[in-house]
Amino acid sequence: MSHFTRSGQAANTEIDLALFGALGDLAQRKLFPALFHLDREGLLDSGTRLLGLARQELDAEAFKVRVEAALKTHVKAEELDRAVLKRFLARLEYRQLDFSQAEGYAAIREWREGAPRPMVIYLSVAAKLYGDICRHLEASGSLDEQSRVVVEKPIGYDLASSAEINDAIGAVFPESRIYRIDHYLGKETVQNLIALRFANPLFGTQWNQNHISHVEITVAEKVGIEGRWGYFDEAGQLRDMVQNHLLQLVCLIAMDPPANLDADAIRDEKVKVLKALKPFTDDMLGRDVVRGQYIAGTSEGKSVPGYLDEDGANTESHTETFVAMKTQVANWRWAGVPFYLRTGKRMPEKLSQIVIHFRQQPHYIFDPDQRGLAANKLVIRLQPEEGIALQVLTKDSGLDKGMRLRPGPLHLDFSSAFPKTRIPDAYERLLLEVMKGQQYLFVRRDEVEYAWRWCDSLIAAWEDRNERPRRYPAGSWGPVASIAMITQDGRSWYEDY
Ligand SMILES: NC(=O)C1=CN([C@@H]2O[C@H](COP(=O)(O)OP(=O)(O)OC[C@H]3O[C@@H](n4cnc5c(N)ncnc54)[C@H](OP(=O)(O)O)[C@@H]3O)[C@@H](O)[C@H]2O)C=CC1
Ligand SMILES: O=C1O[C@H](COP(=O)(O)O)[C@@H](O)[C@H](O)[C@H]1O
Repeated sequence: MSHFTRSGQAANTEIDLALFGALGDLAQRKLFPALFHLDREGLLDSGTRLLGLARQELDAEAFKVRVEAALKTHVKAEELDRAVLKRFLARLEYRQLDFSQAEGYAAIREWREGAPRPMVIYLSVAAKLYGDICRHLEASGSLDEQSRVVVEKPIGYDLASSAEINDAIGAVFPESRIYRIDHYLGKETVQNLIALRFANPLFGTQWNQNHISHVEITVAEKVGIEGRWGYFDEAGQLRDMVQNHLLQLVCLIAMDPPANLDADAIRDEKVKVLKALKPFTDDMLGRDVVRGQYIAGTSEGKSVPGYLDEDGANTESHTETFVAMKTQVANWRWAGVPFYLRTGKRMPEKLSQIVIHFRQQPHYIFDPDQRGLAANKLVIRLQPEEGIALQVLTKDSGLDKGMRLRPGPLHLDFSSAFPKTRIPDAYERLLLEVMKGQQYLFVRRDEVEYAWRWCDSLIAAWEDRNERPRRYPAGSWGPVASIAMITQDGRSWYEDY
């Protein structure tokens, strides 16, 4: 089957998919629903087969029952078309396997024997298993020159561990067949940053330190740890969210225009941003970085436990569930423009938003009392209620108002502007791009490593101090110190939620 690409060229989407970790949270909650939607949209080839691999002893029928239950939970009832469901379940096969042991991988080679399509291997498991799996796949003769591997984030725990894992994957697959997922790059609204910046000369000419005073990025989550305490406590919000998702957003906002939309053209520009991020030093900790950990509070009107009282918790943990920071992209375009980032669990709502604050006019001619009225802002709402609003000042209407100013938005709300368009989940887009063999939405090894290098500078400074994170009640916007961090610069977090 062919599917048209960005450039209009037909790309082949005929593949077989081997999914490691097929009974895990990500696979059940995101990957099978995404694959189902691709099937529903006619984007899975009729011959495409899906092999689930996991540790549990199950036969194919029992596996199908598990996948069907996941689809019933995570796909809207009106989208769960019965004919498509039947077709989708018929594609599924299952093999029990201990991923860390070489024995058993022959089953994958046998599954592939005579198959005409390339195999995509999706590793929906902890990164420490990636090396073993790649080695065993190769040793068992399951791979060929077209096999592609998809790996999840976070890759490693710091630069050194990430390099080790990347070396192990790279010993088996060339970079051109490694697809490192950062699911934020699959979100429609995140891809829209590229369109917004590079298709609109209006913004292109203003996108620098001459016109922009500062940038805010908020990625707030309402959820807590959701049964992932073991994983999360080793990671913390910096490794779980900033090292990957927030830094990718910084890259897309700060990068120079790529020469074209080819994967490496985009990734080269992103790497330049990551290299230009100012490393953290010890003296910046109190002033420019705030770590938090939630305590008991409320979420959606219900009492919820604190981080240290979640299932499986260790009462001594100093792991952060919130981080706010001020950073700088030290280059000509962004000199002197702070980037304020914050992200946390158990915040009052789910909200991912970027706010570009433009500078005030150089010469002001209106009522001096209104001088403090905010300058233009571009508010890019990534999720939910996806849209873009440009805050402008207009004349307040009325005979008694003279030339009084009034702030108001020019608003593009995607759901009302494009009502018939379903916004696909990030994993649908990413899986489709892997099938097409296109890498522009995937992260190259050097991106991962420069991101770690910068995070490591912060982690090292934290570890030297060994401070407890500041407490914040679940259901709040984080420790008050995160508000003080931005107000010390005479600014505030944008609050028009
Ligand atoms: N869940 C999420 O929202 C997100 C996850 N990710 C990443 O996706 C990957 C998967 O995460 P997630 O689904 O949450 O993890 P889970 O632990 O829920 O799933 C992993 C699956 O792999 C199986 N597994 C683990 N070790 C072995 C082994 N040696 N042999 C056979 N099976 C094994 C587990 O089986 P068993 O249960 O028997 O141990 C489990 O079914 C991770 O890299 C994570 O960082 C990234 C973004 C978001
Ligand atoms: O990668 C991760 O992302 C989710 C948040 O993703 P979103 O698409 O719901 O914004 C986060 O909850 C999880 O801890 C992290 O591993």
